[in-house]
Amino acid sequence: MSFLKVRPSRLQGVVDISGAKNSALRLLAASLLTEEKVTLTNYPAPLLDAQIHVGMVEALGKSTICENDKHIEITEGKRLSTTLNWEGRSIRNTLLVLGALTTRLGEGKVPLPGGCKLGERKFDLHVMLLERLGATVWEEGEYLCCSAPSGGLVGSDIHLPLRSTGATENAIICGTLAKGITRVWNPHIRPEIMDLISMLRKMGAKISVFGQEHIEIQGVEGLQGTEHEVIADNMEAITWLVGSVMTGGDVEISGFPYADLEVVLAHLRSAGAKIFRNEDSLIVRGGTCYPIEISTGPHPGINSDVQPILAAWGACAKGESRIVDLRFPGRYGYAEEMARMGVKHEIRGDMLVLHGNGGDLNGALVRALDLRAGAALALCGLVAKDETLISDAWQIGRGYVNFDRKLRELGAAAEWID
Ligand SMILES: CC(=O)N[C@H]1[C@@H](OP(=O)(O)OP(=O)(O)OC[C@H]2O[C@@H](n3ccc(=O)[nH]c3=O)[C@H](O)[C@@H]2O)O[C@H](CO)[C@@H](O)[C@@H]1O
Ligand SMILES: C=C(OP(=O)(O)O)C(=O)O
Repeated sequence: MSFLKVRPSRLQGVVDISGAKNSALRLLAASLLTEEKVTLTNYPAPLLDAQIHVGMVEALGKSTICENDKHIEITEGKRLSTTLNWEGRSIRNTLLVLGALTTRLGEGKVPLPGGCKLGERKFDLHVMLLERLGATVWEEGEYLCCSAPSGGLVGSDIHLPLRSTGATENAIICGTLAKGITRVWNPHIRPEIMDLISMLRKMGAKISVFGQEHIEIQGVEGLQGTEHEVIADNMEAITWLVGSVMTGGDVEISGFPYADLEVVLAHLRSAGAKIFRNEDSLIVRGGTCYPIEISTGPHPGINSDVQPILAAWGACAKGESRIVDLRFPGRYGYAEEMARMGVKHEIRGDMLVLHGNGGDLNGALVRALDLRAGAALALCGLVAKDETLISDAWQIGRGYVNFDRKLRELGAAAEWID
């Protein structure tokens, strides 16, 4: 059990954005596609999910060396196993590990996917795409298994019924070493996916992106090693931005990934954020949180992961904020926790309505039901009276590098208790 204790604070100073979890994990899975060395820089080593993933690639037979919390080298000294024996917590990325093992070695067995509990999180599209490439997929207890036909996966047309991030990534990974051409129709084109494609191209993969229409992958015989810099975490950037406005702070967010956040920035500007562009940093000079009305969707729309953070904004606004999560309908469990802090809400169909009272919140014992929920509660804790204690704070550690330390560096009263 871990706790994050937060007291009312005004954020002030400079904060650096770390490498993105949702990119780094995909790149770690892609490192399984080659026997050569893969080096990742700007790598968010302290993240719990990154540590689990490194444990998984090591369990498969890779060796890793991690330096300064920002640099990792992944090498292969012995034959890679096709079975990932794993007893601890699982992550959503095991689906991509399965794809990588199957396309390179012809078969794989991985723990069923974990990740945030966001309501139903099916993996039928991953099964569908592997089957389209000729594989057989089945479950064995807590494991998901896959076997390619003799001769390996065979390129095919994969039609995604919805722009799934993970399924797009898995199809790309599988296509790199499949025979012939794989086309992924209706893909999700997100910054993290473009980052994965960029690394795979450096490894020798032949991938063409035809906008939101389709991605074409010409399978190759083998992939080589490479060095690649993980992109900045757009979720972390938004979290600090929202926290700075909520607390009337004065913060410079260094390494701000502007191009990845255009739509969210437009919403926050019109909802009262006082923000200024300074080359690669963003400067927040406080502002006032006005009510927001947003729905989530594929990029460049608002990512589902952002909406709990925007709910914290809504809690600080005076009036009704409305959130509809089209990606993960009903990802509103955090609202019950915010209610303990005095945030009134109701669920109308698929919509969360927050009755913001201008941030008149009280400190409380609340629970981080998932990663972004935990971060959103911490932001509420910065404006609430007295002390807020967030249990299951490890959830935050899954995806934010040194969250409590960065809060303290910004002048906040925040303490991590293991
Ligand atoms: C590690 C990582 O990068 N996680 C991100 C990834 O998750 P993830 O890749 O799991 O999310 P998807 O984009 O696949 O999910 C979008 C929707 O598709 C549904 N679906 C997905 C796969 C499937 O096989 N069948 C199916 O029905 C999901 O239940 C969800 O309703 O993208 C989500 C946004 O899209 C983000 O919130 C997650 O932070
Ligand atoms: C939902 C998230 O991640 P995962 O898919 O790893 O659970 C997230 O990053 O907010």
